[in-house]
Amino acid sequence: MPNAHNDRIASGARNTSGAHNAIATVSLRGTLEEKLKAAADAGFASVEIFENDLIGSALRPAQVRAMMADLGIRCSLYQPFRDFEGMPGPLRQRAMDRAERKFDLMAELDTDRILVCSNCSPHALGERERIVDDLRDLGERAAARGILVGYEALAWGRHVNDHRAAWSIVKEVDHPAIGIILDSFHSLSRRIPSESIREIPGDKIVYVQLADAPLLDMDLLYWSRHFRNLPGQGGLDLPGYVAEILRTGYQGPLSLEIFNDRFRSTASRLVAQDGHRSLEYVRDAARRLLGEPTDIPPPQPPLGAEFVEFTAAGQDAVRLGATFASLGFSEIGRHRTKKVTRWRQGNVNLVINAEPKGFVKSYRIVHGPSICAIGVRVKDAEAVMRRAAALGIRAYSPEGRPGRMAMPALRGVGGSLVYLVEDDGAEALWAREFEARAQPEPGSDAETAARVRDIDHLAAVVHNDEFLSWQLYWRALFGLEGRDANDVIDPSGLVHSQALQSPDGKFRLTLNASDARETLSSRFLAQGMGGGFQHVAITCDDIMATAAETRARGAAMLEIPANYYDDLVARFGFDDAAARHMQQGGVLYDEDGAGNTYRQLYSRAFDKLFFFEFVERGGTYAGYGAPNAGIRLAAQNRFRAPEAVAE
Ligand SMILES: O=C(O)c1ccc(O)c(O)c1
Ligand SMILES: [Mg+2]
Repeated sequence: MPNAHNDRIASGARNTSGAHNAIATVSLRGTLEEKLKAAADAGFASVEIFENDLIGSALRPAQVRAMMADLGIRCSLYQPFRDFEGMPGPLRQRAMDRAERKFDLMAELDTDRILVCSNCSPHALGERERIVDDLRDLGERAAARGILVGYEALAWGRHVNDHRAAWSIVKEVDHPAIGIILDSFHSLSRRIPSESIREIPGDKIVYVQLADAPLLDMDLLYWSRHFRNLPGQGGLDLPGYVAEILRTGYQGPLSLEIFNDRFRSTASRLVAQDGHRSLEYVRDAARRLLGEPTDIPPPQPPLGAEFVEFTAAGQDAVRLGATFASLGFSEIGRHRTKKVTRWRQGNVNLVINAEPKGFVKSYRIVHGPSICAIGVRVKDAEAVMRRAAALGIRAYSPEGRPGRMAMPALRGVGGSLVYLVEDDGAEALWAREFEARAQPEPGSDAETAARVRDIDHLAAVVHNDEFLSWQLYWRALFGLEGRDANDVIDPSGLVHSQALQSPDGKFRLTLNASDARETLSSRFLAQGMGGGFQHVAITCDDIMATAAETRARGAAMLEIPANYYDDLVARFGFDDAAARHMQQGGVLYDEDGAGNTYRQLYSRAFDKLFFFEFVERGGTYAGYGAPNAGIRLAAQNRFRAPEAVAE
C-alpha cells in the first residue's frame, strides 16, 4: 500500500473517529457552504455529507474539503449508498462499480466512512447468502482504500429493516472493513428493544445517527422523512438508546440525522445550535442512566414560579397596575433603587419594571408592554448556571455592570429572561431589594382575595420555528417532561399546543404555535413582535367567588357564550341554575372522567398582548382544560379590531 495514502486515512480516522458531536448536512437549511459553516459555528467537529447536498453543490469535492479544513471540521461519513446488496445479475456489477466511484469521491473529500443503507429496490433479492457475499466483496474493495463501510437497516428496507437483522448479517460477513450503523429512528420507530444493542461489540459500530420524533401513527418512511426532530424534542427514548451504545464501548461520533420539513425552513444557525445542545443533553442523560460520572450538574426541575416580570412604562405602567388591582393584586413593595414595583396576591408575585434603560427598555421597545422575564425557584442556582453553560445557554448580565445582579439570569429562547431564585433565599431577596409598602387593611379586597394561591402555569406563544427550541430548552436545562400535546382549533386556523411540566407537577408551561397567519397565536406574534409568555394562570380555592370579586372590582373578564353552557348542561348534567351562574362568572369547566375537575376564568387581554387565567383544580385533574381552548379562542376572537374583522 502506498504510504502517503495510508497516512491520510490514518489521520482522517484519528480526527473523525473519536467521541464527538456530528451532524448530517441533510439536517440543515441552505447551500452546502451554509450548512458547513453553521455546523462549524455551532461547535460540531464533523459532518456527515449527504449525497444530494454534494451533487447539487457548485463546489467540487476538493473545494468542499478545503472549505472544511478552513472551518476546522471534517467529513466523518459519506451517505447514503443505496440499493447495494442482493441485486440480481448485471445490477450487481453496476452496484460494485458505483461503489468504486464513490470511494474515489471519498478520497477527494478526505473521509473514510460510508453508510450503506439496506436495499429498498423492488429488484432486491432477500437471499441471505448473496447479501453476505456482496458485503464481503465490498469489504475487500473498501479495505484496499482504507475505508470503513457501515451497514444501516432502514425501517422500511425491503428485506432488512431491523438493526438485529443487520447485525446478524454483519457478524456473518466478518470482515474488518464492514460494520454496522445504528440510527435511533429506525430502531425506536419499530419499537426494537434497545437492550438488543448489547449483542454488538462497540468496535463493530461504524457510526451512530440520532433522531427523536413525535409519536405519530404513520407510515414509517413518511414519518422518518418529514417528522424527525432533535433528541429531547420528541417522544422516543433517546437517553436509553444512547446509554446502550455507550455501554458497548463505542468511541465514535454521535451524529444528528434529522429529516424535517420545518428544519429545512428554519435558520441553519438555530438548528445547529439546538442540535449541539441536544447532543450534550442526551450524552449527559445516557451517562446518568449508566451511573457514570458526567461533567455537568443534573437537570433541576423548578420548584415553582417565584415571579412574573412585566415591562411597562409611563401610562402603560399605570394602566397595568390598575389591571393588576382589578384582578385582586396589591402593590406591596417598591424597589429601593429602580422604577420597579412588586404586586402580590396569595403567593403570586407580579413585577412591573418601568426602568428607562437597559434590557427592559429594549424589550419594551420591541415587544410593547409585555412579560419580559420570569423567575423560577430552584435549589441551587449556581449549578443551573453551570448546566446552562454546558448546553450553550447564555447567561444574562447587564451591560457593563456584571456582578450587580440580585440573582443570576439566563437568556430564554425568545429573548426574554429566566431568573433563578434560590428557594430558601426568596423572602430575603425581596426584603433586600424592595421596600415594603403598608399592608392592606383587614377586610380589604386583598384580604378576600387570599383565596388565591399560586402560579398554576405559564403559557407562551412562540414562532413555529422556535416551538421545538423552547421544548428542548426547558427539557434539557430543567428536566421538564412533555405532557399533553393538542391541536386546538382557533377560528382562523390550527394551533399546536404542548404542555411541559416538572416531574412533580409544581412547575408547568404550555407552548402554543401556529402556522396559520390569522390565529390569535399568530396575531400575538405579529403584535408582540415575536414569541414570549402570553398568559399567567393562577390557582384559587373558589373560582365562583373569584369570578364575583374580579367583576365587582371592575376587571375586564372574558365573556363566554350561552351556547357553551347549554352544552355543559347536556354533557355533564349541570342544572340550569348552576350553568347560568357559571355563565355570569364566565367560568369554563372540564372533567377528566375520574371525577377530577377543572374550572377556569379568563381576563380580557391587556392591549391584545397578554392575559390572566384563574383556575380551580378539583382532585388530581392534570390537564389544562384543552376542550375549552377553542371556546376561549373564539371568545377572544370577538374582540379583534374592527378593521381586522372587515379584512
Ligand atoms: O430516508 C432515507 O432514505 C434515509 C437515508 C439514509 C439514512 O441514514 C436514513 O436513516 C434514511
Ligand atoms: Mg440514518
